[in-house]
Amino acid sequence: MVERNVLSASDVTIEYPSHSVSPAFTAVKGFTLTVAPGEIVGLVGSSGSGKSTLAHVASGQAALRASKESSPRIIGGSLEVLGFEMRGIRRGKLGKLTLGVGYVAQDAGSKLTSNMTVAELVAEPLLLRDKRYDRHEAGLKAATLVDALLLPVGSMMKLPHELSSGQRQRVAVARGLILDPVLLIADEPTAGVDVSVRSAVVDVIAGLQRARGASALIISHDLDTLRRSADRVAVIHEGVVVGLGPIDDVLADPRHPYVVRLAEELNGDGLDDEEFDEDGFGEDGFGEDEFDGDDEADDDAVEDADEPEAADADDDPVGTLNPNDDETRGAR
Ligand SMILES: Nc1ncnc2c1ncn2[C@@H]1O[C@H](COP(=O)(O)OP(=O)(O)OP(=O)(O)O)[C@@H](O)[C@H]1O
Repeated sequence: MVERNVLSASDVTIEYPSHSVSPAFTAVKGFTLTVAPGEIVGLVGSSGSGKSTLAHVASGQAALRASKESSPRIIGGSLEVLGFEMRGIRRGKLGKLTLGVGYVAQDAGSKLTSNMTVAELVAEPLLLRDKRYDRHEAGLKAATLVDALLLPVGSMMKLPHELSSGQRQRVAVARGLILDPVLLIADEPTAGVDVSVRSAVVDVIAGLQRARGASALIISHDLDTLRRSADRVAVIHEGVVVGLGPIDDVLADPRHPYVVRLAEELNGDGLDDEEFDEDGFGEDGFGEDEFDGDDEADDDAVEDADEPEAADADDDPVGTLNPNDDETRGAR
């Protein structure tokens, strides 16, 4: 019997509704993608191409926050996640969906509760799901993940502000994984992480998910980071998929100037962002709507060399109240 895809997007269009002075904005246009059970799919694209919007909608977070005027909503096509149609999904079904979907938000590391230790933060989703869960077991599971994600020995008793931003993002990834989600949607899990361990962090996510026959959709600016672990990659540009398949196949036969550029970057002869304007591909004359620059270099902070930064969690009660509101929520 053919197993059902854990995610199936067919011609999905997602819009941010109009509010006050802003008109409605279509962030994702005709997006089509499947993620099979046990498959690790990378989603790559330039800044503003719609990756986080997709993650927000597919994880159920957008629907959970639908009362907020800026929440994106599906206005065309179909997006099925773990068998639930996300278009117009109701709260009751969202609760069931979030039992199986883990989500690591792009800024999850910066929203960790500031007065909890790493050990508490990582174990917390287990205890929120089941108050009688053995605390010792939860601690062991948390320690195993923290270790697997290459966080330094001694991290467990630290507070978020004592970690670098890349380390905090890895704590958020551990939180997203600890409930063994059927599908993990991780939005820039290596944001701020030292380039030397980025691929290893993605390897850990992929390895843990695959070992359980579970899946992951891993979002990144950086194709190189995904290269070792992703079974397939979808390249998105201005809300549209412009490349799809195993990474090497996509790069070997680029059908879109943005993919050409990614291939050039991987070969070390990429063009600088300055060489692109908003209308086209440098002087090669690709038309508008096809290409713009990207600011991926902004994320290249060297994590372990970072000064510990003050956590800015005070404005976000992540993980301390309703687990369904948790930006770093895993399956429950
Ligand atoms: N709340 C919002 N209201 C209106 N438009 C938005 C909102 N949030 C994002 N957008 C727009 O939607 C588009 C897609 O944004 P999104 O954050 O999904 O891109 P992204 O690919 O994740 O970018 P990045 O890599 O920089 O995080 C962008 O043009 C962005 O300006």
